[in-house]
Amino acid sequence: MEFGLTVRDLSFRYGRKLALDSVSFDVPRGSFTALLGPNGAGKSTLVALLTRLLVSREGSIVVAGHDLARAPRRSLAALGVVFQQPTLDLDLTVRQNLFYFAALHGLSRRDASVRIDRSLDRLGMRERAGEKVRALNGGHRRRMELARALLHEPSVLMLDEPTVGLDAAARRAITGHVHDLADQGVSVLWTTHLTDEVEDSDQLLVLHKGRIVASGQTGEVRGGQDLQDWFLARTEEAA
Ligand SMILES: Nc1ncnc2c1ncn2[C@@H]1O[C@H](COP(=O)(O)OP(=O)(O)OP(=O)(O)O)[C@@H](O)[C@H]1O
Repeated sequence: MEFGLTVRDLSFRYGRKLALDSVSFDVPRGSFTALLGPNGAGKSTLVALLTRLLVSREGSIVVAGHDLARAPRRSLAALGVVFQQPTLDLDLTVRQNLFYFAALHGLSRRDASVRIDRSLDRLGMRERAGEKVRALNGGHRRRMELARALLHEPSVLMLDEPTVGLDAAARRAITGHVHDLADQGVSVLWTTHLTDEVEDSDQLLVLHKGRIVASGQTGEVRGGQDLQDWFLARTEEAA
């Protein structure tokens, strides 16, 4: 595999509670990889480890060829993140929010301006650039967060349950945009507990009770069964 994201033998404990148990997987370059798990499976813990909000001494995480423990700045520079909870300033415009974030990445005003336009264009959001975030609906706010996560042109993009609170049309739009990004070569890790967000051509990882219990191409993994039925059987069986 040429870059993307690699996780090997990653474990994490909250005190005595083992939240992740020797988790290993790859997000191949340019793939849309769905990490599917029921509540409590360990998804948030994994996201926190990948973004270095938590640190584990057991196992390794390699982002775009850079080991997160040994080269955290390079690793994080290659990673774009859309967190579950929106973190936008509602009283700033779309463009002001993006400029603020670009400054955090050390981009010059000129460079930032070019990247902001490019990033908004990618998501069909350029015409909203002058609007206050407060005026945007949930779907457009999410799209804007996605534009923000792409500003520093990461090669790996991670989204933590990005459709929470969105209606069906907005969910479809955002999943479509992110699939387009994967087609353009971005390595995507998409966490969810909703099977209808996963397509047969996506790579699938099923996390249950801190362990990867299935992985592969979704269409092959589900083997003719409805994905929801397959997933419930899998996660109930191991309960
Ligand atoms: N701070 C904590 N202290 C102790 N146990 C924790 C803590 N945070 C999470 N856990 C436990 O670790 C396990 C994994 O939790 P985690 O939040 O990562 O799961 P999740 O898949 O993100 O679930 P959800 O979708 O409900 O957020 C769960 O059993 C949870 O109860």
